[in-house]
Amino acid sequence: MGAINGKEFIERMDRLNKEIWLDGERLEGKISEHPAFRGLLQSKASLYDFQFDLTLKEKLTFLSDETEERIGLSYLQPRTKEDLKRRRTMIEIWARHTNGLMGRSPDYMNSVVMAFASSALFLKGSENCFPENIISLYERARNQDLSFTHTFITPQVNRSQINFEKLKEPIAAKIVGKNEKGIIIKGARLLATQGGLTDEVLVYSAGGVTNDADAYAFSIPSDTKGLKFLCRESFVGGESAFDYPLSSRYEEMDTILVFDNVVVPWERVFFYENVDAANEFMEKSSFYHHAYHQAITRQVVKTEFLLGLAESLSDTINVCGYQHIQEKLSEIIIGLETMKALLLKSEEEAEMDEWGYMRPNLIPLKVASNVFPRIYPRFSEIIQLIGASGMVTLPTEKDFNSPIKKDLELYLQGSRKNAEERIKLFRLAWDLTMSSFGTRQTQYERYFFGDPVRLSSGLYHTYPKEEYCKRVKDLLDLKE
Ligand SMILES: Cc1cc2nc3c(=O)[nH]c(=O)nc-3n(C[C@H](O)[C@H](O)[C@H](O)COP(=O)(O)OP(=O)(O)OC[C@H]3O[C@@H](n4cnc5c(N)ncnc54)[C@H](O)[C@@H]3O)c2cc1C
Repeated sequence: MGAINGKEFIERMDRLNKEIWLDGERLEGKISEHPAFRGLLQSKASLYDFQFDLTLKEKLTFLSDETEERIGLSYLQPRTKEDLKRRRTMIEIWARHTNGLMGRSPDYMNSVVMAFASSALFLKGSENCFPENIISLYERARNQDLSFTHTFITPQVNRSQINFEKLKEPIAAKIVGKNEKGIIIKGARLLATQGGLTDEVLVYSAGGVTNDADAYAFSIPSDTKGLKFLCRESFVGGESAFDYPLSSRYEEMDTILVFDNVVVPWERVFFYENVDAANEFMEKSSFYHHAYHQAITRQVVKTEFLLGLAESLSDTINVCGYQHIQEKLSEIIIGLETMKALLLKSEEEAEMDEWGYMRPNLIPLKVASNVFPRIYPRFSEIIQLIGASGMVTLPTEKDFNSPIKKDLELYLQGSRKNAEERIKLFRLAWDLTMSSFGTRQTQYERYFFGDPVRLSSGLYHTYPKEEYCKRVKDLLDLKE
């Protein structure tokens, strides 16, 4: 089959019989027609359609050696630095189409599945590990253009370091049994963005696993029996793209996953009851390299969009001449160019891994993933500071179609824009930084790769500092 188009994607989403709960009700009918999901699914479909656009096809897909079909390029296993650049170009094209606002465009998890498969041999020969299942998942995903969400985190009940679950019923999803069909999982996992809006869910117990019951990884179809997606309230403001230019298109929905004695078939299990595999595979695989590479490419595109918006706001009300406005806009430029430089450095210093695949250098990517959670909230604040009261004086599309239009046209015009265009722009700024959709964007970018505090601690621990300490020691002729 190879790469799919938007129509095929939508049909697949409508066919899956998933258990999704939203606002006290179980969803019935076609998911693509539900107001909470319609906009996002249409936006995703348009990404898939790009794969068949004659001007983009070469950049978004590659020819499979085995099946001679065209495959989505996010599934390309990179062998050279050139391949890494091809991957980035693909990611950029999709990201530009959504201006980086779809945090979980399908290429993110496709890259993760590709990375796991490229490093699967790390698990070869280890107890309860099935690297062949990871490779066959990758092949199936690549050949059918499957989409994924993922869930790596346990419920936020008690995060103290000495917390051990003592309840009879597991809270954090655990292996509670095994039978001839597979492992049985019971409990919950915190957060899968776009849960229920993808073909499959990749589940991995990440970070600090200490016992066998918590040590597992697998991928299952979203409509597996016993799997429930519990949605937060929808942040779609409404259907009007004038009123809600972003949430009407890109509201991704976050879900809690409940596993009600879910049987994960053996052929779907990557590993189980192996604490070392749970703690080491993610680190040793190229997961971080390619997940960061995709995410930082998207974040660069998003920052470009933020800069465009901040400059357009300033221009519309003619405040670009003030130095403090210029300083704020420069802050965004500095962030943007820093992120771009780190991304390019990671490709320039890429190296082949032991399995013959090219990995972008992790250090610049880790630095970028420490930078972005700090600068994104500030950029959102800069837009609010430039927009000032314009961020709340926001009539709707209906107002512009009402008898009050004349007043709006006079009093809400901008120095270089008519009222309707000025309001469109300010509504965009509001939806990006102040609506429920916008504030979730900030929280999302803050926690994209995990807790920023622990991310910087991780950078500190893994950054090679010895050479620099040696220079100090040499200068002072120190012995220790
Ligand atoms: C919008 C959004 C979408 C997300 N989507 C997904 C998804 O699709 N899939 C997925 O797997 N995850 C997803 N996440 C989860 C994300 O990975 C986590 O938010 C992140 O890893 C932090 O974990 P936590 O939220 O449980 O915070 P916690 O770990 O509970 O942290 C809460 C606070 O306590 C502090 N703290 C807790 N423990 C420690 C410690 N040991 N040392 C120091 N400080 C500590 C933290 O610094 C923080 O201030 C998403 C999160 C958000 C906000």
